[in-house]
Amino acid sequence: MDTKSLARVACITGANHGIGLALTHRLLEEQWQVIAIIRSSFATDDIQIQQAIQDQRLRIYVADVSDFEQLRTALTQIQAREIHIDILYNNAGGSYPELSFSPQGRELHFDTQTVAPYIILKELEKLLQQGNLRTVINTSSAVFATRLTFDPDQLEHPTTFKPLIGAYATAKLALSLWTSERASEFEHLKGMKLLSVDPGGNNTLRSGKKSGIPFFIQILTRLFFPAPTHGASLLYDAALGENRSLLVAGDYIVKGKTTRLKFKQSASIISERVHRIYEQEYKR
Ligand SMILES: CC(=O)CC(=O)SCCNC(=O)CCNC(=O)[C@H](O)C(C)(C)COP(=O)(O)OP(=O)(O)OC[C@H]1O[C@@H](n2cnc3c(N)ncnc32)[C@H](O)[C@@H]1OP(=O)(O)O
Repeated sequence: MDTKSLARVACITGANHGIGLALTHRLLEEQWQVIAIIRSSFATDDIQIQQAIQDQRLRIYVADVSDFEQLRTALTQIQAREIHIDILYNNAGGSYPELSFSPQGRELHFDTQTVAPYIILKELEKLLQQGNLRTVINTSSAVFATRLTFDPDQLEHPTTFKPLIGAYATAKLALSLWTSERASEFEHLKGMKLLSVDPGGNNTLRSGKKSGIPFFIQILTRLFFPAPTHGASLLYDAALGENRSLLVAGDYIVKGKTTRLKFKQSASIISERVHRIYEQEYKR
């Protein structure tokens, strides 16, 4: 029996830590297969994960998604080896501690969390069209809710840097903006449903890792934030929960509910810019 063609398959970026790992565990428990795009390894003492790797229910493709050459290698392998994808979870990301740049020379949060998800979507859209659910969940954030201003021209080469509420927040905002802008095209032309979802505050802190979370939020996180299973269940529900049919393509979901997206007037500029980077740099 061809188990790959019958299985329900999710592709999860950043599947080996934090929210992505919790989501991977849940889907494997529910007999899904998972295509993991990761830049570092899964824990060797995680028995469920190691068993799933051995059974090929969890298939690993290695790439730092901020590096387009690594991304190209992984996506080409996925296109060659996989048969279909039901749900794409564009989840890889994080809050970096200082201003840094991707191998392409743009601000790192922007290439990782705004541009890479679009490239992954475009490159995997044929596999998604072979699947049953044709759903794309982009991991966003509500951390930009308090922003009063947003200048799209600062995304690629910002002149200032603030952890979490600066480039991290604007990259997530830009992700939600292109998701909302492109959703109807993907729905009508390709039968696909694109959503961006805030997984809420989660305790993803790890000792020994330099954190891009401001100190007082680290304290709040340790004291009050739930385990990453919380964020994973919000991402899960957007695609598979009982209220999923109430969500409309392009919606931005916070705490499970459709929420007004700020700065919508910039959505077309962001969307065009991300598409141009894909066409001119990635496809070249
Ligand atoms: C005031 C407030 O507003 C308070 C808050 O609520 S703050 C929290 C706001 N919540 C959100 O923004 C929701 C979404 N994000 C999160 O929850 C995140 O936990 C966070 C952004 C807050 C913190 O992220 P983080 O601690 O830097 O990252 P973490 O959760 O450890 O994930 C890193 C993993 O993502 C993946 N990843 C990250 N970058 C990647 C890349 N370039 N390529 C591939 N995988 C990548 C990897 O699995 C990575 O693990 P490794 O470093 O071992 O490879």
